Amino acid sequence: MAVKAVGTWVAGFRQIGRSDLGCRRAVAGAAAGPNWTLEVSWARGRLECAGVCVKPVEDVKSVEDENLSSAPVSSEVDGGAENAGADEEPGKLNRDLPNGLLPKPLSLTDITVSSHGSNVRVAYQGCPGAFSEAAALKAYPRCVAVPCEQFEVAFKAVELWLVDKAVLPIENSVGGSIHRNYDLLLCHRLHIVGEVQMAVNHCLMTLPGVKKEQLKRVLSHPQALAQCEIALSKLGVIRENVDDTALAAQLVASNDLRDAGAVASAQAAEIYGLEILEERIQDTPDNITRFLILAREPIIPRVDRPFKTSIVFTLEEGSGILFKALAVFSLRGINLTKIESRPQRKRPLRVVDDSNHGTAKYFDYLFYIDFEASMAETRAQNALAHLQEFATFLRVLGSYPMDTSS
Ligand SMILES: O=C(O)C(=O)C[C@]1(C(=O)O)C=C[C@@H](O)C=C1
Repeated sequence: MAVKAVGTWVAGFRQIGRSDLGCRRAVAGAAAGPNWTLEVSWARGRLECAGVCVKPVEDVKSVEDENLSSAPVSSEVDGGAENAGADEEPGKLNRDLPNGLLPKPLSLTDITVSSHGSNVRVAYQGCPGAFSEAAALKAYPRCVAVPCEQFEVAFKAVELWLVDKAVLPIENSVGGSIHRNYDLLLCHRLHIVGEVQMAVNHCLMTLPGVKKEQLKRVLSHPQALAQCEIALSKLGVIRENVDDTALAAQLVASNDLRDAGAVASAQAAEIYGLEILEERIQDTPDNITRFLILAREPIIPRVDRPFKTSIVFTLEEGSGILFKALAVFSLRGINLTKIESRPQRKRPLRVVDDSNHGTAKYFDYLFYIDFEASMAETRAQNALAHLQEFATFLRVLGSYPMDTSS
């Protein structure tokens, strides 16, 4: 279902349509500056793909739903006044328009972002009830959490000003790194502005009345299935991957699957009307996922609280070069908290001529490092200046406050 709405772009502030599961409002018109059209595709209540297309406003089907009801997006579109203002001269106010379709002036509340994050629109991957939604709400307790089908959509939604931030998982204490997000960090120009660490407690859930013995398969996100390896092996069921844990719960409920269970959050069981057969089925009781908060602009690094900095780099060839790269931090007493290497997709192999042993081909890597220091500290600046002496590429992904809450 494609929704077309007139959006407003004023000095970087944007309001857009909201679906029934979190995005309910479309604001027509522009208070100042030019009018733009916005095309957003929604499916199953989630942002599936997002694109901003610049069109003259007269081409636009205007959508306005002021009552913030939980009406599905389709009725928002169908109920909207088709081609409102299509015959108007650009810039001329049509006084015959019903009040609801007149441009709504921006108010102070529209542009004020409270410390709890009200008014902040935060993209996450998954459906309502996903762990990533809980992480978004942990980061910004009063935000509007915007579900997205894939990680990439969340990145794009921030880049296209459809949302203000994205909260995406980067690593889990059992499953390890979420490589897709490492790769996407490099493909996109977003900045890490924070992190959230959250305990992830998985529940096994089914339609009410279904017993464990009836289960032939269990649906969930692959990371969640991996985190519950021991419990699922005991059950002896087939594991089926779906895009997120909450979607697994939704599929079991909406398709009336009596031979299938879902691994998801207690919140998802409540939303989709499933019964929890077993709680905390993850392999280790303390199952922690670390999420990154991404934004279009970096934050100004500070020194009055613990900060972390994330970088990515590639290195010249030569023996001991990675050792030298890591030494720039230890020489300055900077603690490394994470190192991850990813293959360089476009240049997977490096050919090295060694006169003694002939030609060798090695994999070429990108190194991602998190270290405990703020870019406002001289020791961090010096460490990176030193690293640049033998790095062939270096990018600071963000310098941000450490999550010290968990
Ligand atoms: O499927 C979800 O609920 C998610 O939020 C995704 C996700 C992940 O990608 O790692 C997030 C946290 C948990 O580690 C399990 C799954």
